[in-house]
Order: sequence, then structure tokens, then C-alpha cells
Amino acid sequence: MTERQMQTEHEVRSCVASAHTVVVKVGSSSLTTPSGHLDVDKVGALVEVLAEAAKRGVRMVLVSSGAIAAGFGPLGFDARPTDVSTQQATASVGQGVLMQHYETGFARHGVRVGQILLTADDTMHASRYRNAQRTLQRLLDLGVVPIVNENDALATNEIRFGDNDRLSTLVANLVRADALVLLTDIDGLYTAPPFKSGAKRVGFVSDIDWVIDHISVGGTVSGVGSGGMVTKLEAARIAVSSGIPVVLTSADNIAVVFEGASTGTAFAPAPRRDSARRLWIGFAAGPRGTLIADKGAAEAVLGGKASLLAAGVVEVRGDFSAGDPVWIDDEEGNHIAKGLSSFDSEEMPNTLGHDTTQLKRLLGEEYAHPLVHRDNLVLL
Ligand SMILES: Nc1ncnc2c1ncn2[C@@H]1O[C@H](COP(=O)(O)OP(=O)(O)O)[C@@H](O)[C@H]1O
Ligand SMILES: N[C@@H](CCC(=O)OP(=O)(O)O)C(=O)O
Repeated sequence: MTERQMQTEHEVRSCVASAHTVVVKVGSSSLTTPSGHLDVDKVGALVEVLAEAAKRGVRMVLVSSGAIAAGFGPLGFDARPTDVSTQQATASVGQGVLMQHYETGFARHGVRVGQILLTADDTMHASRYRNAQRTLQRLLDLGVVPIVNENDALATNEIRFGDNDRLSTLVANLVRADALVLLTDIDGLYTAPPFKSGAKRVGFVSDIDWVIDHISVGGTVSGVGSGGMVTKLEAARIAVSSGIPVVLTSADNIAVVFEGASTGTAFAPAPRRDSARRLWIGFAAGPRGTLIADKGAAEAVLGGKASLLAAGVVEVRGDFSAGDPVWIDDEEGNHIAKGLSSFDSEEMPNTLGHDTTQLKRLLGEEYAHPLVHRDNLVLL
């Protein structure tokens, strides 16, 4: 199914329903009461469906928000805190409360859960990414349902994802999921923010870029969610570009998603899934520097088949080592690609502007290689 474009909505929905490995993301707005506190009945209802699927043998990862919602009541606050250190402390208390509900709920069905708290850094550095990947895979092999959240107790505004939508899509790549299900407080993507009159639910998206360009989406209105539909579409874009089908719907509909019913919005995946390394470069890696390509090199890179050669690079910015991710920018300052550098930044200036023959003569055989090889390069 992933080797060709999944044309029909039916095919996409069946693929999600029969997924062997699935990531389910549930937002704060689906786990809370109108006053923003954790709603244990909603947690319980979700667990019932997920535990049944896990017992049927589905390898399931749950990305759950709700730590702050679960923490501010026990700490005696009237509302969600807004300053960073109180949010961190609240999440630290609430994450334990949240996990306690999941632990007891899943245990009723004989299903074990494990907690994984990730920071953005864990997805940006190759070694930490592989480490998270190993742990998640092992948990799944052991039949455990990993429950993932951002490590809010330590995340600051500068480094946090904030919403869990993009985190869930990175987790879907980490575990090579067959499907991503985004659960929220609305039953799908609408043609406009749903409070606008005439907004209609979109049942199927075959071309997400068209949707991003033509459909008006807004932020959260619940006061408990973080990214609204903007980050959900961004998450869906990354997932489908990685070959992973997505269903976006309300948490109440989770059971019928697993039956392949036509609920919410289904997003068709791109025809071919890239290698794990290229997906990481494209969507997770945090660049440490920038190589500025001249017009010819930028065109060659954008053609999709060329490596970035020193002959076409006019400037190197930043301090990075061989193997680190870097931006490739054109001379107007636009990011055109991301890639893994073949050299340390300090080795590069002497190579710039020289072709392979000159590099061999001037610096030796070991410098006669592309600055970024096309296998390690992803267009944006
Ligand atoms: N075009 C749109 N279609 C659907 N929902 C939209 C759209 N634009 C904005 N939204 C808003 O996005 C909200 C869901 O995002 P959010 O509150 O962040 O949820 P979560 O906590 O599940 O991440 C919806 O309640 C809705 O008000
Ligand atoms: N990590 C935070 C959740 C952030 C958030 O609200 O995310 P989301 O509901 O997915 O938009 C928490 O657990 O409270």
C-alpha cells in the first residue's frame, strides 16, 4: 500500500484501521472539563478503546497532553498558570497524576504502560533520536503502550514544542508507524474555523499542500489546547510526506476510527516513504550552521539529484562538525534544503569555489568530496 499513492478515502481509512503500529495523539482539549481540569471520565473512555486495540495486538503509542491540566487543581490554582516556572512545576505534579490514571485504566485490561518524556533536543540530535527510538521499539516489542508527552517540567519557551501535534508526528516517524490518529475537541478539519458560518467538515485530503494554501485555519479557542488547527495540519503534512496516513477527529470517535468508518478527516500519504535518516534530516534535525549556495548550485540542488559541491558555495556560517545537520540557503537567504555536512565548518573556507580537481591538487584526495552528499540532503 505504501509503494503507490493511496487514491481513495476508503483505502486510506482501511489502512489506518488495519495498522500494525499506530500513534494516537490526544490533545488537552479532549481530556478536560469546561473549567480546564483533567476529566477522568474522558481519560477512562479513551483508555477503554486503546486498551482493546492493544489487546488485539496493535502496537500502540499514545502521545498525551494534559499534564498541566492535571496539575493545577491539586496545587490549588484556579486556572492554568501562564508563567514558565509555574507551568513547569504544575506539569511536574500533573504528569504523575495523568500517568496514574493511565496506569490504572490500562491495568484493568491487563495492559502495561511506560512513560516517555521528550524534549525537542531529543529529536534534533542524531544520537539522542536513536536512543529514544531504541527505547520506544523495545517497549513495543514487550507489548507495553508507551505514553509520551513533552518533558514540560524542564522545557522552556525557547526550546519547547508547546503543542504535542508536531511531537506526535516525530514519534510516528521514530516508531515507523503505519498510521497517525490526531484526537482533538472537533470532529475534523473544517473549511474555515468552525465558529464561522458555512464552515464544512472536510472528509478526505489527498493533497495537503493544496489544503494548507486554500483552507483557513486558526489557533486554539478552548484556552487549554496550544496550537489549534495550524499545528495539526503541520503535523499531518509531515506525517503524510513521510508516507504515514493520518486521521484527525474528535476523541469520542476513536472507536470507529479503528473500524475504518468515515469519521473526521483522513489524509492520504505520499506514495513512497523515505529512509529513516532522510526523514530525520528533513523534519527533526536542528541545523547547526548554514552553507550559502550560489545561483547555479542552488538550482542544481533544487533539481533533486545533485550534491552540494564546494565550487558552488560562497559562504559558511556557524560552528559545526562533520555529520551535523546544516541549512543550505540561496544567496537571497531562503532555506532551500537541509543536509548533513561532510566536513567541520572550520575546514570549509579553504575549499569554497574550487572544483574537485583543484581540491585534490590543493588540499588532497580527502577534500575532493561534496560538502553535502545528495544522499544526505533533503529539499524543503
Ligand atoms: N479550519 C479549522 N477546522 C477545524 N478546527 C479549527 C480550524 N481552525 C481552527 N480550529 C480550532 O482548532 C481547535 C483544536 O485545536 P486545539 O484547541 O489546539 O486542540 P488540542 O488540545 O486537541 O490540540 C478546534 O477546537 C477549533 O476551534
Ligand atoms: N505538554 C502539555 C500540553 C501542551 C498542549 O496543550 O498540547 P495540545 O493540547 O496538544 O495542543 C501538557 O501536557 O500539559
